[in-house]
Amino acid sequence: MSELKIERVWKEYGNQIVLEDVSLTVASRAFVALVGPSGCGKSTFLRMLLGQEQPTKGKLLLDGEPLPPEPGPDRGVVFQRYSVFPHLTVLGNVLLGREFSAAPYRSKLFGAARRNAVEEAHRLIAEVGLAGSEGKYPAQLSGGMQQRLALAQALIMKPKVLLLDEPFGALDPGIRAEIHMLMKRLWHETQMTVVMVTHDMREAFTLANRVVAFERRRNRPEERERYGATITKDISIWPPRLAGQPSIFSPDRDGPVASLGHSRDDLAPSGEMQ
Ligand SMILES: Nc1ncnc2c1ncn2[C@@H]1O[C@H](COP(=O)(O)OP(=O)(O)OP(=O)(O)O)[C@@H](O)[C@H]1O
Repeated sequence: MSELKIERVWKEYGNQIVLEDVSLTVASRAFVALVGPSGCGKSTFLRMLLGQEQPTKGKLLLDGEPLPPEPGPDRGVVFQRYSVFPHLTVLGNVLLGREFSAAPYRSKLFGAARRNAVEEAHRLIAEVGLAGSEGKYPAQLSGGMQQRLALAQALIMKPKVLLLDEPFGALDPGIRAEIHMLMKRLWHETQMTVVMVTHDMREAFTLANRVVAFERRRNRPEERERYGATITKDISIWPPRLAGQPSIFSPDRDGPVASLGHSRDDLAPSGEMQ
């Protein structure tokens, strides 16, 4: 289970009201895209879900419990850039979360625990299409590969909730389409709930099963500080998309999703799947 409940949340910075009375329930295993004009508070909302920011008023609940006030392993995050550590290899980046959670001070795993973690990291690296690049550093990878690495780094902690802040915004269209397919497959195959901020409506409607728009209802310059943005649209994709159940009505635009156990080759944009 990984249901998020946002209850009457407000966020203010000094005199500026950024978000105003936001309520939203995100079902377990949903994929919600957050859209809205620049500066309306989408990233602020995501940072509150991550635990980097606290609401000024209101409650954030994960499976009925208040979200811990700091980032933790139950919430993974991928940003547009700089999610991975430049001085660690691909393998080192993916192992890092496991090492930190097992040994917060020394960040080192030993014996069987290390072997298991390394095995899991190799599996995930292959899953995101980076097999063979384990020893490379992020600077030696393309933008798309770095974002694949960031996904693997987040997924090794098996987060209940994956938070994505414009994760594919800096990628070329071809690479983006390819990573969209990966993202869809990961959503179908894992148990996580996904919340993604994007500027790209097409991306929102390609990936999500629900698109939520934030907007300021009152946006005259003199009103900007006194009124925040709130949810103005909430659209469920039709035909319904459910995690673990590729659409039976019509294939999604990016093509149907490969089932568990398919190899990286199945993700190639030109590949015919299922
Ligand atoms: N730490 C902060 N301190 C003060 N103001 C902040 C802080 N973080 C965000 N803001 C303000 O909150 C507002 C919303 O910013 P936010 O980055 O959440 O918007 P956004 O919708 O994600 O924008 P974009 O789509 O351009 O990324 C902006 O006016 C921003 O200046």
